[in-house]
Amino acid sequence: MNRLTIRRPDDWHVHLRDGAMLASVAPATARQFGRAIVMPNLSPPVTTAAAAAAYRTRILAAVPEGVSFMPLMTCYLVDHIDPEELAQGHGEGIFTAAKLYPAHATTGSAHGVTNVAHIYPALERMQAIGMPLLIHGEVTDNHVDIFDREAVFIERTLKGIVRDFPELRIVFEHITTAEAVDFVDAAGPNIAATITPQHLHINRNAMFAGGLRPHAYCLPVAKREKHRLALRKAATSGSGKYFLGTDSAPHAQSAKESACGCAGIYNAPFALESYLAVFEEEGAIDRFEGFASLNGPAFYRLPLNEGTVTLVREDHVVPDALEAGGQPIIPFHAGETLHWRMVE
Ligand SMILES: NC(=O)N[C@@H](CC(=O)O)C(=O)O
Ligand SMILES: [Zn+2]
Ligand SMILES: [Zn+2]
Repeated sequence: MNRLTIRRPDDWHVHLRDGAMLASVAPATARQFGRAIVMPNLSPPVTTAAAAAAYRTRILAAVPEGVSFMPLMTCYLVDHIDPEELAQGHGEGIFTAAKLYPAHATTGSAHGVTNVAHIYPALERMQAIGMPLLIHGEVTDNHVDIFDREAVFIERTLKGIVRDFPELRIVFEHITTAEAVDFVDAAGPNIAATITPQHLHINRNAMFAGGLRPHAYCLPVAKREKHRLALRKAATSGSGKYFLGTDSAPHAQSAKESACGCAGIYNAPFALESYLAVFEEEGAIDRFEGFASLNGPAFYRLPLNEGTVTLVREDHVVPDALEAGGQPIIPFHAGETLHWRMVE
C-alpha cells in the first residue's frame, strides 16, 4: 500500500497561541485538519464568550486564503465561573467545550481551578446542556511524583466528577498512562480521550537520551514503555472512545533550551505523518480513519468533514528547525525520517 486517502481529519486538542506565533503555526494545522479544538490557555486566558469570539476571528485571519478550516473554541474554567456565561456562549455556538486546568498543572494554567468544588455549578449546567468538559488530568500536589500525577488525578478527582455528574460528557485530554486507558475503557460512552503523537512514539527515556532533551518534554510527561504500549493499543484498537488530539504546543527554541524550559512539543507540521507511522507499525492502517476523522465528530456530535486528505509513501527528513513568530522552533521528529507524506 503506497497511498492512503481518508476523510478529512480534525485535531481535537491544539494550541494555536496568538500574535506572530499564531500567524506562523495556524497554517500547519489548517493544512491537515478541517477543524480543531483550540485551547484557551492564552495570557490572559479565554474566559468569556466575547474573548473567544475575538480569538476565533484572529485565528481565521491567520488561515491562508482558500483553505477551509473551522476553529472550535473552548472556555478556560476558573474558580466560580458563571454557568450562565458558559451556557450562553455554548448556545451561541462560540464555545464548543470548556477546559479544566487544575491550577499550576501545566503551561498557562496559573488561573486554573484550585478545587473542582468551585466549578460544580458550571459542571451541573454543562451536564444539563450536553457541553463537553475537557480535562488536563494531573494533580498538582508536589508530594506526588510527577510520573504518578495522572494516575493519582483519576483516583482523587476524576472519579469524583464522574460520580457526581454521571451524564457529563468528558474528554480526558492527552492521556499518557495505562491507568487512564483502563479508566476510559471501563467508563460509559460519555467518557472519551485524546492521544498525542508524542505519547505514542516516545517513552520517558527520550528526555534523557545521551543528555537532557528539552524537545521531548511536554506535560503530562511521557511515561514508562508499558504505558506507551497501552496507549498504542488503545489508539489502534478501533474503539470510538479514542481520537486524535495533537496537543501541538509551540514554544520558541530559546524557551525550550533554557535552565527552566517550557513544556510542550510542536508537532503540527507533520502530525498526520507521525500518527500514521504508528498505525502502520501496529498493523492498523485500516483503523486510522476512525481515530483521525470519525470518532471525534461522533463524540462531539458534529458532522463529519467533507473532503479528504491523501498521504503517500515517501521518505522525507523532518527539518532540524522551523521558524515561528520570527524565531527558530524545533518540531517533533526533527532530523528524523518519516515514511509517509501528506500530499493533498
Ligand atoms: N502540553 C504541554 O506540555 N504544554 C501545553 C499545555 C498543556 O496542554 O498541558 C502548552 O500550552 O504549552
Ligand atoms: Zn494539558
Ligand atoms: Zn495541550
